[in-house]
Amino acid sequence: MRLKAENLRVARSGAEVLRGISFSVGEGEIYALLGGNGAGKSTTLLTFLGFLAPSGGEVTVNGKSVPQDVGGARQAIAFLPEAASLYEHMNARENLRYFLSLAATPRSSSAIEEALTRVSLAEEARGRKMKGYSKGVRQKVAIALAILRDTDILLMDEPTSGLDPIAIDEFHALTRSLADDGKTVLMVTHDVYGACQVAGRIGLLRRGVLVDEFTAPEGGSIDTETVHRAFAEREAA
Ligand SMILES: Nc1ncnc2c1ncn2[C@@H]1O[C@H](COP(=O)(O)OP(=O)(O)OP(=O)(O)O)[C@@H](O)[C@H]1O
Repeated sequence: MRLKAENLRVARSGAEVLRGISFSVGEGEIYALLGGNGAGKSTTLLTFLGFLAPSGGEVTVNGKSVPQDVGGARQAIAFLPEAASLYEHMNARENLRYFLSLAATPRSSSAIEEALTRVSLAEEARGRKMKGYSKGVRQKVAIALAILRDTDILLMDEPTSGLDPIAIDEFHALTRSLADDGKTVLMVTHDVYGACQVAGRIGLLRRGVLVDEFTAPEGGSIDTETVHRAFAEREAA
C-alpha cells in the first residue's frame, strides 16, 4: 500500500483530533476523506506529509514509517494545498520552472508545455503573469507541477472548493486519468457529490473517527444518496 494509517492517533494542542483511524490507499486508487469542519481531514494529510507526528498507531508511505523517514515521504508525495501559492510576478511557465528547480527535479520546456496541455491551460494563458488569475487557472498550474514532479502519490486538500462546475468536471476527469496512470490519490473534501463522482473509496470522518467507508462497485461509482444520508445521520448523531 502506498498510503496507510493504522490505528492512527494525532494530538494537536493537547487534544486528540485523530482517534485511531485505519485506512489505506493503493496504486491507481482515488480515496476521498469526507467530513464536516474540524473532523480531522487536513490533520490526516499533514500527518502523511510528516508535519504532525502520531501520538499512537502508525502512518506509512510506501511501506515506510513517516516519522522515521519524513524526507522519503515528502519526496514520494505531491501536495496540492487548498490555495496554491504561486509567484504573482511570474507566469505559469516561470512558476513551474522555479518550483521544479526548488524540488531538484528540473524538466525540459517541452515537458512543461505537455503538462500545461494535459491540464488544459490555454496557450495564451501560459505566458501571462499569475497576478489576477482565477482559482481555476492557479489550480491547473499547481496540478501541472504535481504532474511534472511525477510522484507516485498526490494529496489534495479541498481541491474543488471555489471552482466553477466546468472546472470541477475537468478536474475530476484529470484526477481519474492520473489514477489510470497508476497514481495514488488521497483527497479531502466537504463535497459529497464530487467525492462520489471521482473516488473509488470514500471514508467518512467524524470527530477524528472513521465512521463509515464506501467502495465503488466494479465499473461504477459510489451512490451519492447513500453517502449523503450517512453523512447527515452521522452529523446529527
Ligand atoms: N493549528 C492547530 N492547532 C491546534 N489545533 C488545531 C489546529 N488546526 C486544527 N486544529 C484542530 O484539529 C481538529 C481537526 O482539524 P482539521 O483542520 O484537521 O479538520 P478538517 O476536517 O480539515 O476541517 P475543515 O473542513 O474545517 O478544514 C479541529 O478540532 C481543529 O480545531
